[in-house]
Amino acid sequence: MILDKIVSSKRAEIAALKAPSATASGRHIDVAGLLKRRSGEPLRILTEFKRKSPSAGELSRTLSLAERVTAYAKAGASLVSVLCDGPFFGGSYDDVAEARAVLDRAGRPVPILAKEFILDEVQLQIARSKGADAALLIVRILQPGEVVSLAKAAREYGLEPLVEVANEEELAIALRTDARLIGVNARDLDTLRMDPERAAKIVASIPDDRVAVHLSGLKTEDDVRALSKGRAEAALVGEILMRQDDPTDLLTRFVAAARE
Ligand SMILES: O=P(O)(O)OC[C@@H](O)[C@@H](O)c1c[nH]c2ccccc12
Repeated sequence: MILDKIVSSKRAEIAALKAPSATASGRHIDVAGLLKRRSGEPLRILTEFKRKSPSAGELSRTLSLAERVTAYAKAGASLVSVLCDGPFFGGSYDDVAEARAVLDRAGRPVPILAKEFILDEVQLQIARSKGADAALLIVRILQPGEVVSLAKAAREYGLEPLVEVANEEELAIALRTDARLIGVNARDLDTLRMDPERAAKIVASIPDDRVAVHLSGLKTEDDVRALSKGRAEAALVGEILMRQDDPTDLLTRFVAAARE
């Protein structure tokens, strides 16, 4: 299975990683506060930068990372997710640093999520040292105790953990942490199969004191409209934006649909 392959490649990579000398960063963006959807507020659209993926294959490289991240921010993205995995998604931690620098230069306080298969604290330290504000923790690839300890460690390094689940059992584990962001992946990472109905049910059952984030598979303005009527507070869109040589028009329409 693809996920097993990614995890074993990641373990080999981690063995060679060194902790950065400084993880401290003065910057603090209250990611959960920004995404919390108070009554009357729109669904937040979160966008992703990735050069390829196991489910989609090669994606557009017409725009540079800097150009694309700037376009995302200008068109109304509430957060930018940057893939850090090299072998399967064509990313790196340096992409996080570049995205951070670009957004800072543009004077846009858009938070960055480090999208990585995190198995070890050292990955959190590196993500923070490169300027990430939030980090993904995927319940499927961790022991329950590790989810709790990594969520705590993330917070200590100044990263807001986004805990990703795909079913009820995983949600129960996520709720044992104090993570304020809970993401529900509509794509099963083992089989890469989409199941939006199951995702909708899980999103609906996330307690109100957490921010409910829908992950994956959104393609149309109608998908966004439908989501915005429910419990979801934010939605992460990757592939369909990464298929556009210029994502501005589609993202602008998604952001408008989220406000309807
Ligand atoms: O590209 P999509 O279907 O719009 O989905 C984005 C994002 O949710 C997806 O890339 C993702 C969700 N969880 C992950 C974990 C690892 C890698 C990637 C992901």
